[in-house]
Amino acid sequence: MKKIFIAGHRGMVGSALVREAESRGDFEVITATRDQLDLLDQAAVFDFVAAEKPDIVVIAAAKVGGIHANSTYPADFLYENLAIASNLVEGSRRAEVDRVLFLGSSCIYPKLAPQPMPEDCLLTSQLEVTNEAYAIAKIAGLKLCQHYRAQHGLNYHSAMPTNLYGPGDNYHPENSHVIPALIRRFHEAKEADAESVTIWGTGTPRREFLHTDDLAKACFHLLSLDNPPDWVNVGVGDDISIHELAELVAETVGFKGEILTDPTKPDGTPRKLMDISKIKATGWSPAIDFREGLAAAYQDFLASLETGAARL
Ligand SMILES: NC(=O)C1=CN([C@@H]2O[C@H](COP(=O)(O)OP(=O)(O)OC[C@H]3O[C@@H](n4cnc5c(N)ncnc54)[C@H](OP(=O)(O)O)[C@@H]3O)[C@@H](O)[C@H]2O)C=CC1
Ligand SMILES: C[C@H]1O[C@H](OP(=O)(O)OP(=O)(O)OC[C@H]2O[C@@H](n3cnc4c(=O)[nH]c(N)nc43)[C@H](O)[C@@H]2O)[C@@H](O)[C@@H](O)C1=O
Repeated sequence: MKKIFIAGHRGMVGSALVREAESRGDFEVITATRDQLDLLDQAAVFDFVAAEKPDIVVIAAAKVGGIHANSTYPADFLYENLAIASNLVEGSRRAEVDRVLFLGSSCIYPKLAPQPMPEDCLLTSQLEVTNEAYAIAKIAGLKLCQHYRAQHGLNYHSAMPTNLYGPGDNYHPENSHVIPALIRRFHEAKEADAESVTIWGTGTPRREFLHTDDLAKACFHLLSLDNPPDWVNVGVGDDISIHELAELVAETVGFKGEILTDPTKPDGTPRKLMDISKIKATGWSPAIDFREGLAAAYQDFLASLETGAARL
């Protein structure tokens, strides 16, 4: 039985990782809420990891948000994500933890990266401005793992997921990512019999979307490899435009009105399609159909409204 500390277990990704670990049955899962352990508190993190002595640490805690939150609070995104990564990586080294998996994001790659984006396009040109602060913290996290592995011989490595969705998402009207934002906006428009819904930007940027249950399986797959890549893309290898996404959300929710765009809002990166050939070659592929995953995410939103658990 391996002891695994999942940092950020109450988040969308962390909770999917806990579900996956528990369904596998061969892990003892360790968790701590923010009240029990503030991951910005270096001494507390070092003490916690030393006392628990996990075999594996997964870093799924972060300050996370969509395009508006990233561009409005860049100092918080940079500082908090640098601190969480460095406290947990160094705390793990001090406690002689053999294995760390750090979660980054597809926004680490250049704004105008070749499409699909291979892992080795990292640091080849300028980042997208709307999420530069977050991307720099995520690049630092993956570089920490890479260099701790090289210098200390520890099996510390990273996964770079594409845009994610799933149960337990953040539905805040401004600070969320596009899928939860549109689920909420189209749902509220349907309830109010509104004639139209406005989406941010031009609707032309393209994104790919991975369900968190697929990501959780990818993470445990990577943890099972003796010699995992230093960092590897985790995506679906297929994308759609934001306007097409809005049409799909409208259909899923049952909204029949018009979809308008607001070009005064930022588009962000024009396209960020992951090249997933590397992780596929190790034996993992996504399994959840996007329409089915989206329908399930909407049902989860409705259920969380009922129970009062929705992150609004
Ligand atoms: N969502 C997405 O589309 C994508 C996410 N990712 C990455 O996946 C990972 C998880 O993201 P996601 O699950 O969506 O984010 P969430 O916001 O859902 O979860 C983040 C978790 O981190 C915890 N956390 C943040 N700061 C602290 C802190 N100082 N001390 C203790 N806990 C803290 C939060 O705790 P609390 O519950 O108390 O707030 C929360 O449980 C992140 O690394 C993110 O960068 C990568 C690509 C896309
Ligand atoms: C995962 C990734 O997520 C962030 O990058 P992003 O891909 O740009 O994220 P997003 O989900 O917020 O937007 C995707 C697209 O969708 C458009 N869009 C339309 N209407 C809404 C809307 O209502 N809300 C939002 N958020 N976007 C909207 C929006 O204008 C953009 O063109 C990073 O900051 C960083 O966090 C990161 O790593």
